[in-house]
Amino acid sequence: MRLKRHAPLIESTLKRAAVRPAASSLCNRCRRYASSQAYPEKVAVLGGGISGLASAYFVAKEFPQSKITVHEANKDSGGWIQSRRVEVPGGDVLFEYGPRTLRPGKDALITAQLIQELGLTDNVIFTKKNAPGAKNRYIYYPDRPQRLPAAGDDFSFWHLVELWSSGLLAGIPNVLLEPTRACRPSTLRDESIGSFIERRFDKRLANNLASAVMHGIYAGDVWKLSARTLISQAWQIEGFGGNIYRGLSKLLENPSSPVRQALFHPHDLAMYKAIEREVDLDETFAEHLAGSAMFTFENGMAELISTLKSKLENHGHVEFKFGSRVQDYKLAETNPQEVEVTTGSTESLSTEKYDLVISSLRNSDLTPFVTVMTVNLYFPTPNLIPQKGFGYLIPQSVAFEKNPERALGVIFDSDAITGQDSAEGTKFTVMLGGHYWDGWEHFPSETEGFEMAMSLLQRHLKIKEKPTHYHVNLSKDCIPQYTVGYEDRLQKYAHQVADQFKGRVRIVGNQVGGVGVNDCIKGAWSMARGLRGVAWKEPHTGLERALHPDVAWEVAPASTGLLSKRKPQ
Ligand SMILES: C=Cc1c2[nH]c(c1C)Cc1[nH]c(c(CCC(=O)O)c1C)Cc1[nH]c(c(C)c1CCC(=O)O)Cc1[nH]c(c(C)c1C=C)C2
Repeated sequence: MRLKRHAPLIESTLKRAAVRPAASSLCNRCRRYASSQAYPEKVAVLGGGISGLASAYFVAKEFPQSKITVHEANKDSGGWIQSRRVEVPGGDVLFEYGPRTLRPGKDALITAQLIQELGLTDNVIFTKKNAPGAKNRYIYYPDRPQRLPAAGDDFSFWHLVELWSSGLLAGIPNVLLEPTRACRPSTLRDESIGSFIERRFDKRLANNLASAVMHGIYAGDVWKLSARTLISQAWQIEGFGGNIYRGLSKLLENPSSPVRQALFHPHDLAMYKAIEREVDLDETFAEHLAGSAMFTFENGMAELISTLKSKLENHGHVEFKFGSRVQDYKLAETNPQEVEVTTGSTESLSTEKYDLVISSLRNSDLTPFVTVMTVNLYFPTPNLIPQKGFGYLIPQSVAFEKNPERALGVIFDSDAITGQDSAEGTKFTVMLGGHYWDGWEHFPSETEGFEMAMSLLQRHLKIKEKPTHYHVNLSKDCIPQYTVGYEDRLQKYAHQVADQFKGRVRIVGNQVGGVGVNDCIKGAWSMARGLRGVAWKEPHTGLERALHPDVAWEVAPASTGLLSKRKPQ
């Protein structure tokens, strides 16, 4: 494990990338291609959200001489990441319209490395694991927020009794019967998370606890989201042991390691090993990450976007084209080594040729999407509610009359993240819609959204005060839904891209490697790594993991150890 040094800036890392051993050892291979290009001269990145920006950054590190063009349909980059500072009496507050925090752990290591390389570590703010905003998480059931037990909690016996009598935990005793349940049929390729939990444990656990969690991550329906993809560990462990209990026992009895074991797709295992080799975090930063439950930036998540964008702008070989909507891309008929990208509107289309295209654009055949409305509210009274915590999620089992607004959850922003606001009042975000709005053509207006959020807060938290500031944001089709059958659809898509583009198009984004910001950044890194040296000419797609959906998973330590508190030996 290496934990050392200060953040190198992009300029120096780009120089390092040009001379590092991995690249120079590829020179022998380059010679075989002496008559052809050793790097893609022109690269297009389609989409200027976090996946597109991170792709441009990592590709620029791999190929410092390539000319990279980022095509973005909107006027600016960032996609769903939007942070706004709002003046309020006594100071200001930060409103996040999309993702607001990052979670440390092995999936955050590339993000952490990126933050360090961008020189942003001093701007990171952490929510410590033992802070109320991290520890106190609530689920609304059946008519009030119920606090869930957390590690290292002073949870009283009476609190447990109260939680039990609320009915939220109904079905938990049936977890003990799991080993007696029948093995899943070998023909079952996938099922919904709800059906998996019902089959192994109890339907009530799916409707109460699991549906709340799925609201908080995917704003999605527990009865539609894929168990095989989204709770892949549980799905694989069941397959590994015949039932979950036996699968876990087999993992625990593995004598090769004293640390917690997990199952990994071989492709992911290779990737985490590469991350362990290549990530080199500053010791203090790594320690802060290890002690925190979540982290973000003083000026919100948009700070990551703006810094990344300006580093790319200063790079010299990266150009942004805003208002450049991609209409089509295809291999050039005259030269199948090039991809023609057509952008613009029907009145004025323009076509450019590229050696390589990185696409973060959506493919509606792969996943459906849900629409989420976020209502950010600021009340001048500090500590407006007695509960302190991250916020609460609302499961699908809550009766309609308790949640007629079809809200998914409420975030107590002022507790969850401290250090972004100079004003001392209370900030909440109410999240509405998600899968409840599937198939809707018209969504609530801003006024309706605000009124829905306020009536919810009055009913759920007894808030009578009016907010002095609020913002309603409708993110149409913002979160892809990895629904049942996703792996098979992804495999088909991987083959299509390979056949159609012969390696000249690589796919990144929230539809292919996870919906979180960490997932998007890690996916961009992994894609760029897959181009290394002359591999950019191979007939790859960036979707290689999907080509072998039925491969056996491997047992390995659950964490990389890069964020452990141990000092280097
Ligand atoms: C705009 C709404 C979003 C909802 N989920 C996501 C967004 C952007 C994406 C997301 N949220 C979480 C994860 C888990 C892994 C991670 O990267 O942290 C993902 C992929 C967990 C999470 N859920 C909520 C928050 C504040 C977080 C932390 C990450 C983040 O800031 O998004 C609360 C929450 N998110 C959604 C709802 C309905 C909700 C309710 C309280 C949907």
